[in-house]
Amino acid sequence: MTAPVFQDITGIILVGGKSRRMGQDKALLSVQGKTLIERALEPFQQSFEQVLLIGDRPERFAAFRLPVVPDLYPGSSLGGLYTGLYHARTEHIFVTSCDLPFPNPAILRYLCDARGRYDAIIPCSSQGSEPLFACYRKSCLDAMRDRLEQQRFSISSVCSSLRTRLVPYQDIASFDPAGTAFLNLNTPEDIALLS
Ligand SMILES: Nc1nc2c(ncn2[C@@H]2O[C@H](COP(=O)(O)OP(=O)(O)OP(=O)(O)O)[C@@H](O)[C@H]2O)c(=O)[nH]1
Repeated sequence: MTAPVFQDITGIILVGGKSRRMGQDKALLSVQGKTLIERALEPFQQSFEQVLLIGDRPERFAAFRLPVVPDLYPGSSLGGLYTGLYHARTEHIFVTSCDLPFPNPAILRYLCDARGRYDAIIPCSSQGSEPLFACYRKSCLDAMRDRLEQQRFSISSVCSSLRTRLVPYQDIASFDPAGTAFLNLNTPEDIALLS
């Protein structure tokens, strides 16, 4: 196996949440023969030396032999992101939500290469900014904790107060000819559209 590309970035996969709209655990949902967690792990394990899963019920992921870390602030994806950033031993993390069926390795690498001195590097899709497929630096921690303490859970809002680079979709569109990089699955209807 070749060495991971980014030794100095930790991969963070959010596996918490309630999957209420889907009606079953999204992380373990099978899409085209592979579960969503397996789909996320593929580009992550090729890119990052350490990968952390952030969420509850670690027994769900026993087979993967990876650290599963409970939320320090339960109940929001911001809380999961904060937890991953807090526990990472590297200055940067790259986060994905586990409900992207086609996490795009070329876009992931483009965003990691762009990290420079920014606090956050967040891509845009046709739907707007995509803070759950993005790169963050430890320098975000204080602002994120403040927001969590105030029960304000918008990741985009906290990032607007930080040195955030928003990457326009046109800069990464050539990596995404099928237009599926930011597709995320929330309902059984979303799954039906894939088959
Ligand atoms: N660690 C952690 N991850 C979360 C939490 N809430 C959501 N996520 C993750 O964030 C991503 C987007 O989640 P959403 O689709 O907004 O929420 P969800 O709870 O998964 O689904 P719904 O119950 O249908 O809203 C998914 O990868 C979830 O696993 C949380 O409280 N903690």
